Parts: sequence; structure tokens; C-alpha cells
Amino acid sequence: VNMGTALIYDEEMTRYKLLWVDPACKIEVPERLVVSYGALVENGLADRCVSIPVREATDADILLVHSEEYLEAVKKTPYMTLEELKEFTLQYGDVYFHPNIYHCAKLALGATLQLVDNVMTGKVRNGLALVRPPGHHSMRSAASGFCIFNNVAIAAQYVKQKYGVKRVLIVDWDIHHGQGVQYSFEDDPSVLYFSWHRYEHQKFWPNLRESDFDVVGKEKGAGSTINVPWNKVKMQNSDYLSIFFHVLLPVAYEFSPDLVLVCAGFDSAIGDPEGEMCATPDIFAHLTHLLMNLAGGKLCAVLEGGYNLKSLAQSVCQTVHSLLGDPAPRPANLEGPCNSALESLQCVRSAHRKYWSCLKHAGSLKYTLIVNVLSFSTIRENFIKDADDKDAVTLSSLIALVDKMEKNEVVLTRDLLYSNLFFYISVLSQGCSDASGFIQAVLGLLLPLGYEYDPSLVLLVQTPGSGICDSVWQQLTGLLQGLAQGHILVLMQRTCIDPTCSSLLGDAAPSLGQLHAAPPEDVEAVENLRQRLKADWKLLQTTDEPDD
Ligand SMILES: NCCCNCCCCCS
Ligand SMILES: [Zn+2]
Repeated sequence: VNMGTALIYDEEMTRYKLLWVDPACKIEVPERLVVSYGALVENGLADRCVSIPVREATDADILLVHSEEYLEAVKKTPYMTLEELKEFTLQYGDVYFHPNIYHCAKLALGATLQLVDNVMTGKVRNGLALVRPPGHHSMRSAASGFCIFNNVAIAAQYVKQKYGVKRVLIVDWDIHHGQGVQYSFEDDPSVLYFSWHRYEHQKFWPNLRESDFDVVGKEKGAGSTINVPWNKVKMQNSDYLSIFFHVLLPVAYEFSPDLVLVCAGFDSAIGDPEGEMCATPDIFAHLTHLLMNLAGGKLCAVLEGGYNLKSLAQSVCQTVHSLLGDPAPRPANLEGPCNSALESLQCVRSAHRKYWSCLKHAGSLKYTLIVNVLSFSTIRENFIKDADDKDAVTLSSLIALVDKMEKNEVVLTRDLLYSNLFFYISVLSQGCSDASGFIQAVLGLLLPLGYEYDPSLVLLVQTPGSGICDSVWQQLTGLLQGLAQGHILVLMQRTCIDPTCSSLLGDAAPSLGQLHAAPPEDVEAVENLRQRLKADWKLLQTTDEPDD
């Protein structure tokens, strides 16, 4: 059942701004919230959300991450003169203070905690906190990068303490490295921090060595920090999706979080002066959708950066559309990751190979993933001779088609593809009852293929006796709704009706629990098929060696 999407916003958070000249800070303006909230209202999205009031964070909330000295110092800022504020600001980097910023920082944190409370108590399924000042750069005893209190880091500690949450996933899709979050959890295996960020071999702010791919966490936390450096600008949708398919999602499903927190910065979108990337706002509909079947759908997105007012507003709307369960727009002209992205992808995967079984490859072939791709014209010619309306592909003809297609195995190659085709997937598995192997096949093979095909319809067929359990089937049905604007047709046996219908109605799939290593033969099956197919399908690539 879908308990709805929370939207947490208060215009008080627009009431602070830069009071002096500082080129590094002039982009962080109140209008960021005004245009974001305004766009949600204009697009009728605000009305579809559950409006939850903000609250002021308490000292106890703040002290979950920050030191008493730091809090005491910040408490003095409302009473400072302009000169004293300037002086106080000098000790930190790329941040500014204002008489009202402490109040707004408490509201931003309070808004975040209201969101996690309402999600954790089941009042809503997911939500967005539209806040400023942002949080992911602030550290235990220092403000940084426009951030005063680390909203998301505090939220993670808060839910562990208040709700006994065992595992929290933090996805930081902001274009800057949230070093404040990383420092809070580097030795904590219960919080998995994922961040991609413009890096340019440490030449981009905050210019930290510890933002690189080989910094993976310390002691017990080894493996629970995932850093993906972008060493070039102009990264596109394909680059972002590749990292999700081949790094974040496999690890996230293996980790199986109880809650997903998103450092939702939109400076990673096209037009942003900081990121200088080329990913379009609609990609955030997909990034959100791809995370929504984790943690039983419990997802809290908290605004971080985003400095191009136009793309910020659009990206915020795309995110809320997905949170509300609206189908994501078809991802236009995906062309596969660029070499720089592939290099980062390869580096991150090898740095984490020893911590996450999903990133290993080994073993021998066990089950066959038969992927049949036929264009409507092929269908008409071969299977639907008698259809009176030549263009009608009726359900009965599809069922007839499916029966016939079960027999032939077609390894897809590019020349098979026409426009307006649909994507027929049948997973024939001799005894592949293993959720882990199957999910890794879905994430590392099926989704990249599907996104690159960009079909107009997905036909999902449950092969009799495929041994796929309900919750895995629901994950598959849920994830595939990111394709074809959610136009999915499922042909199945009676047994699977309920779980399938709940997924088609937009309910989040139940968590699969922590995934152990997939049987080597399953892994090899996917790996072999991926090797065979990746010459034709760029989104399947994970390294820049053509035949790695
Ligand atoms: N060109 C201005 C330099 C700004 N550097 C700090 C950026 C903080 C972003 C927070 S999401
Ligand atoms: Zn940022």
C-alpha cells in the first residue's frame, strides 16, 4: 500500500543570504528554494504530497554529529555584527554566516528529521525535504561548502539511535564529495556512504585525496565508503546510469538497507555552474526510481546543492514525480559511458571487489538468460498472420507469440533492432532459485540492456517452473517499470497475481534481505553473456578494455 510522499518545506529557510562580496558563495541564494517549491506547486506536485511541517532541531539532534564547541560557537552568530560575522566566517572554507542562518540550519535539520520520523513510522512511504543550508560538507567541528549542520549524517545517526535501524544507505548524487558524511561513518559498517563527485584528479573542490576511488572506509568500515570520482566534466545520463547498474545497485542490494537517505544535490545536472555536467533533469526520475525498491520503499531525499535555478527546479520535479510513483520519461539517446567514466567504474569496482561478492566474477555457466527481441514487423510477419488489423498486436496474439518464442533462442545483436520494438525477456533457469544471482543478472545485464533499448513496451513473461520467488519477481517487475514509461505487460501464471499486481500498482517490492554471494556458475552465466553482448551494447561495459 502506498502511504504517499511527504514534502517538507518552510519559507523561513529562504530568510538568510550572503551579506558581503564573496565570489565563492554568491551562487548559494534563497531563490534556490523559492524556484524549487514554486515549480512543485506549478506542476501540481506539491498538492499530491503530504505536507509535513518543519521543526527546530534540538541541541541533542545536532550533537549526534557535531561537537559542543562547534555548536556553542554557532549559537553566538545571531548576535554578531556584520564585521564579527565576516571574521567568524574566515575560519571555515567556502561558507558564509548570517544572523538568521543558525535558525535556518536548525529548521533544515528539523525538516530532515521530521521526514525520517514520518517515513520510519509509516505515515508516508518516502519524501523530499526542501532545505537550505545544505549539510553534506559540514564536519564535526567545522562549517564548509555552504553547510552548517550535516543534515543527512545526523539523520543516519538519529534513526540508528531512535529506531534501532541496522543498515542505512546514503546515496550522495550531488556533484561535490560530501566529505562531512564520509568522515562521520568511515569506520561504521552499518552506514554505507556512496558518492560520485567532480574530481579531476583532485583539482576540483574540496581537492581532497580522500575523495578518490581507493578510499573505501577504515577498520570495520572498510568497504562501506564508495567514492566515484569524475575526472572529466560533461558526464551524461549514460555515465550516471552505468555507475548505478554496475556499482551502486549491485552493492545496495547486497547490503539490503533498512532505510535509504539521499543527499539530493542537483548541481550534477546540466547547466550547473559548479558541476559542468550534461546529465538532464529527467535522469533524476530514473535514479530515484532505481532506489525505490530498496528498504521496502523507505527513501528520504534531502536537498543539498543545485545552483542553476532552471535545471534545479526541473530536477526537483522529476525526483518528486518518481517518489509519487509516476512513470519515468524514456531516457533519450543513451550512448554508453565515456572512457573516463569507464575508467572510474573499473577502478571503483576493483577497489571494492574484496568487500562485495557482487563485484567478483568466477565459475562456469549454469543458466541461460534468453533474451528475445523482435520488432512489431517481425511479429506481424511471423506470428500474427490472421490478425485482421495488421497493426494490432492483441493480447491473445501476444500469448500465442510467447508460446512460439519460448522455443527459439536469439542472442540479440544490433541488426535485430528496429524502432518501436519491445523487449521480451524470458529467464529460463534450470533451478536458479538463487535470488542473489538473479538480482545481479537483472541489475548488471537486464537493466542496462533495457535502458539502452529504450523500448516502448516491456513484455514480462513468467516462464512456468522458473523457480523465481515472489519477492524477486516483484523486484523485477518494479525495476522494469523504469522502462517504456512504465508500459509493462506481464504474462504469468495465476500463482503470482497478487505480488505482481501490487508491484504494478506502484507498491515497493519487499526487501530481499542481505544477499550472500551468488553461486559462481550463475555469476559466470551473466558474465559470459555480458561479454558476448557488450560489443553491441555499450551500457554493458564496465571497463575500457574491449575484451577484458
Ligand atoms: N565556484 C565557487 C566555489 C564553491 N565551492 C564550494 C561549493 C559547495 C557546494 C555545496 S553542494
Ligand atoms: Zn554540491
